[in-house]
Amino acid sequence: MRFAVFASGNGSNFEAILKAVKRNEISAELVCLFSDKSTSYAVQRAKDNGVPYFILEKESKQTKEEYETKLVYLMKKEKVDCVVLAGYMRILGKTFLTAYPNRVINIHPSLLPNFPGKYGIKDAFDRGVKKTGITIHQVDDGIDTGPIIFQKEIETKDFKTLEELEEKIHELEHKYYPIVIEEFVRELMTE
Ligand SMILES: Nc1nc2c(c(=O)[nH]1)N[C@@H](CN(C=O)c1ccc(C(=O)N[C@@H](CCC(=O)O)C(=O)O)cc1)CN2
Ligand SMILES: NCC(=O)N[C@@H]1O[C@H](COP(=O)([O-])[O-])[C@@H](O)[C@H]1O
Repeated sequence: MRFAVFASGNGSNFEAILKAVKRNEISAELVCLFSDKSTSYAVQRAKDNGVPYFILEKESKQTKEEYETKLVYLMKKEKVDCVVLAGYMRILGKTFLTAYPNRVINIHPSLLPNFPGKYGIKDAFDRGVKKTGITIHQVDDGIDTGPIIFQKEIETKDFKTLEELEEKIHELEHKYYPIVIEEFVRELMTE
């Protein structure tokens, strides 16, 4: 089983996944990192760790279908079997999801369906909810609407600032995403 990680930003989840692969805690091959942003620090983390990486920046005149056709071609050329989104901030459309049906998972920093979108941690903090957490889900053609695979909740009373809450959320992500990825790839291998 061969998987790719997609990231647009800092890449701390990518690094946590890479460490789990190196410890043989994920029984699949990490083929590459993909980013839609050349400025993504996840790319630097891939370079620092000798992980192949690919970058496709979307051109302004390019349609989503044209962009994703190139992305699918690239992933299939690398023989990628499944995709792990880790802070990937582009909505995947039908072109990509048709090529990878039920083979894409995502991590989101809130207890979906609460606080979907790009700012799950801040939105929960600003609302003053008593509980928040993380969600790992299958990716479908909606936004943060795919079947939930895993959730872990925390009480927000222990975190006085947004920064403290963000740190705790990321700690949970780094702990649990590799575990769920292992379960995901093992299940695919039984298909
Ligand atoms: N088809 C899907 N693609 C993606 C999903 C998903 O659930 N279904 N999850 C996202 C990650 N994500 C939350 O977990 C998320 C990322 C970005 C946005 C967003 O609104 N982004 C853009 C729009 C970009 C675009 O049109 O492609 C924005 O900056 O406005 C919402 C949720 C990954 N992909
Ligand atoms: N809606 C998607 C979303 O908000 N994803 C979130 O982006 C962050 C990426 O951090 P990282 O680049 O350090 O892994 C993570 O907290 C992830 O849950």
